[in-house]
Amino acid sequence: MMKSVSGTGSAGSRSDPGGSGELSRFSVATTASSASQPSANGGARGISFLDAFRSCFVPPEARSPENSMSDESHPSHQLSQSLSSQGSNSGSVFGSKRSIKGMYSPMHRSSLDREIPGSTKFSLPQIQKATKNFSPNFKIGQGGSGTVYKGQLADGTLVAVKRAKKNVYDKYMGREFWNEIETLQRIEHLNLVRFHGYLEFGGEQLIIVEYVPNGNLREHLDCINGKILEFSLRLEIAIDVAHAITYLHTYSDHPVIHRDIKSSNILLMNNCRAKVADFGFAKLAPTDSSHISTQVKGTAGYLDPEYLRTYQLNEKSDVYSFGVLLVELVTGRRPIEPKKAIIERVTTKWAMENFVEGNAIQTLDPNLEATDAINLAVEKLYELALQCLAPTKRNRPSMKRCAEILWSIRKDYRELVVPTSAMN
Ligand SMILES: Nc1ncnc2c1ncn2[C@@H]1O[C@H](COP(=O)(O)OP(=O)(O)OP(=O)(O)O)[C@@H](O)[C@H]1O
Repeated sequence: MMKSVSGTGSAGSRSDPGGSGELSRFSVATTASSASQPSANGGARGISFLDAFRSCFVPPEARSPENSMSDESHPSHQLSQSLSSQGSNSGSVFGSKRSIKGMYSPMHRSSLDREIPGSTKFSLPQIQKATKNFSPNFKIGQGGSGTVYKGQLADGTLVAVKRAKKNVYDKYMGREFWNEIETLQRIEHLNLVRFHGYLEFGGEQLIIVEYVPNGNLREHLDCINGKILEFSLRLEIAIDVAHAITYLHTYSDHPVIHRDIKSSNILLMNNCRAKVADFGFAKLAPTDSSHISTQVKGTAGYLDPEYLRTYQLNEKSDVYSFGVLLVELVTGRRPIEPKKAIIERVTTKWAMENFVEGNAIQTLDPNLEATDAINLAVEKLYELALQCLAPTKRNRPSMKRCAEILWSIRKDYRELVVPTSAMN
């Protein structure tokens, strides 16, 4: 079986104003034919990223011939080819967001039976009114699959309207739309964006969800509003995300794997409490542990290397991405930093190496001051991140365990911080 990688460029997003570090979302498919796509030129960034990616995260034994894939047919090689060719594009944002296999294969349904129980169907005039006819002034985000607008419904409720890209050539976009709706209508948790409804009409595909007013985590780590995200808030955000994913993995009707945990999908309330968004890639957890996915999906830099190698999806793939997010919270850096020196380019590798050598604190976001309480918390956060980033899923903790460890890190942090501030 051969592997193929598909990808398209995406516009710069609000979370990446300069278009300098947004990571590609991609899917790697098992198909019979497309692996022999010729490799385009070796765009420097694509090659260096993948070399680093492979050497960090794909253990040597996984790249050995007994894995029955030649280096050329290895998914990461294919990914390398794709990224290399896209790396030559003038825009530095590259990537795709495609969904091929939906959770419930909604594409197989006729348009008549597309009523989703428990969800509201909005009318186009309602949404046009709410968004002032999709006014550019109401645009709050741009992702690979569409544009997000702020809107106000007739009853005053503020909503976010995700308007899918109109791409008649990309049948996968439609599946991602239905996938997101069908996931959203199953779930309800304080730390997940709340679903209001949807609309499919006259070429428009809209998802209407709760408006989360304070931007996304990546924007806060980039200090785009001029304010530094305090360490204690970073801890709270990690806990909120851990709660949300624990809910998805264990408490919803049927475990759901998010598959795209990343800082731009973590939205913040005004008090900086977090809500996880974007369920376009979410998937019901396979009931059979030997299940092989036909699609590997996620965002480069956050993607579980074992899933990429074996095509076996598991809740622990979200745990891996969560480990990347923990490192991002501590360092403030993006998972891939193409402009840094080669040894610092893959943030998790750089941070974990420093941690193992006893230099964790050197990787702390330079915007934060290294107090005793932060020093200790960083050590513990990295201990947890190292477990989450284990190359194989069996060595990663469950998401519930991550949440428990984070509670204890927060407790210790508070105990150290409170006496100091009381003295001050
Ligand atoms: N409910 C919401 N409330 C406020 N802002 C939102 C909301 N949903 C999305 N956004 C903003 O829009 C941005 C892009 O949204 P979203 O992640 O849904 O698009 P996407 O196509 O899935 O993106 P990508 O493909 O890059 O992951 C988010 O990073 C966020 O800044």
